[in-house]
Amino acid sequence: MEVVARFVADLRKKNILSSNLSVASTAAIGVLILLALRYPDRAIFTEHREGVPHDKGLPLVGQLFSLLKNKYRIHDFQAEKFVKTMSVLGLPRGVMTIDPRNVEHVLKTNFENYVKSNWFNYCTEHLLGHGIFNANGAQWRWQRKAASLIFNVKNFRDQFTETFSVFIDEIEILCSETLDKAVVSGDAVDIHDHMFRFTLDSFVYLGFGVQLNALKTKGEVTFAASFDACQLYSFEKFMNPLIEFTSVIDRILHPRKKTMKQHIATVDQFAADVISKRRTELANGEVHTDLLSRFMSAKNENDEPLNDKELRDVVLNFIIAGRDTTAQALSWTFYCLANAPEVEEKLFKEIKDYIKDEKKMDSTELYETIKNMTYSHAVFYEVLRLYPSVPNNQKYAINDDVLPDGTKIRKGDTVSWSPYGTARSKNVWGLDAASFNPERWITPEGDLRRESQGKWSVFHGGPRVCLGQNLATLEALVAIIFLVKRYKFTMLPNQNITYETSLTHPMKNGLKVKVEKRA
Ligand code: HEM
Repeated sequence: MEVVARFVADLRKKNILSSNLSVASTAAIGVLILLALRYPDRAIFTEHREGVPHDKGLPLVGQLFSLLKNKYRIHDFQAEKFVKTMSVLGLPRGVMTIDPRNVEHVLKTNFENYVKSNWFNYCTEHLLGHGIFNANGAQWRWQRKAASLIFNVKNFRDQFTETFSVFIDEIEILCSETLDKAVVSGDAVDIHDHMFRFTLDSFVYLGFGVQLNALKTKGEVTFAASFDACQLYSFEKFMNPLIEFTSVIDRILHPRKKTMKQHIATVDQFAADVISKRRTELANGEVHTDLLSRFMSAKNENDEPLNDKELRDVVLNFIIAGRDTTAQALSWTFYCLANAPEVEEKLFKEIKDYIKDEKKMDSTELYETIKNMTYSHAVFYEVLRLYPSVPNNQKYAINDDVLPDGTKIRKGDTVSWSPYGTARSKNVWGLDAASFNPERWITPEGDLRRESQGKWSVFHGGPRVCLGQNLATLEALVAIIFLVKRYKFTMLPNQNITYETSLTHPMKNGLKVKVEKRA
């Protein structure tokens, strides 16, 4: 305290503090100075972690400003920092890792110890509610069980003809409504936007029996725009402890912009319409076996049928799962192919060798053929490796633990991992980690290589592994194969292709391409 008193006296001497400075404010400054001496390079009340390299920041706020400065390139920022711990005022304390052994431990080996945190819940609840992505324990288990009935191998096989033809029909709509016209007119096409429309139409029809026709809609799809805004807001909450304040400023600066409340009302209304349409159909004696009807006949953790709020959460959680992830993976695929002509050539050759005339093949034949197209799978896996649809993720430790690399985890820590960062680590993926190289997925025998869930965690792992992995791979390969076979896409010059920081991994400015028909 003597140090503080001397400091304040010094300020007085220099007339920096007025003589009537209250005792209270002197004490407050004193406390702040003491705290700054105690936490000179990290957020207040953050202790150094034994054995965990610490990234130095400013007194009391830690890395807050550096995080805010880098929030638009957050995945690269984290990839640069990822073997460390960062302390940020206002964000939960935690440890970050890109070590596949640690990731596998958190997802699988010690699954019971790592859950979705209250913080995750706070950041995503306005959109996800208590849906499968935001649930733990019994609340997660009944949702997983209900959804598994749809995605299990038997059901997938029984229903796949219909599933397959939905993907093919939607691709045909994309071709006739947009791509063939662009070939003739020479107009550029935003392939990112159209991939979102393709997966939205396909998934909403398959999952809920609703024909949305986003591919036929000119201009913005209102629901999709609001859904995206809600996701951006979630990510902003993860990154920005000043969100309540910055949102007010944003509202003042952009008074005409749709508010978050209005965006939420739009997505809620969409879900309500889907549910009420299905209730009417059921009342009229229609029989459905899709995702929505499975959940409508499921029971929640209290053994009760789901109410409208629970069904709303189901609809919105599954749209994020079924629309965004696959659309992004497809968009990044066309970006990677446009920048790697030798890969595109090889892919095109495999497609020509296997698919002579797609219009003459029935669903079963097409499915069996696609399953054997090793190079097409390798391209898709490599795109997901470099541009994972969920680029970073986190869980909350219920109890103390030790990660396989020796890092001590304390009860209440957040453990974050970054599939995006792991992909770029030379220690994990070798010297060419950052290059787009589908060959890495092919074994010397010519088979598709399998990687551990810790090293390639793009579909998550352990008991919460992605339920739609097979569906997504099939959908993406149908789209890639049909489109690459028919068209050559060339990127327009001078585009700034980068990601939007969000819960998933969209492109920020889309991807504009010129479309030519292949001979
Ligand atoms: C390329 C496409 C896809 C990728 C990269 C992907 C990736 C992931 C990831 C990383 C998770 C874990 C998220 C978390 O932290 O909770 C996840 C979970 C999940 N995914 Fe996917 N996904 C894809 C497509 C799909 C599709 C098409 C569906 C089907 C609707 C789907 C259904 C689910 C479900 C239901 C979960 C929750 C699992 C649970 O918590 O038990 N996914 N996915």
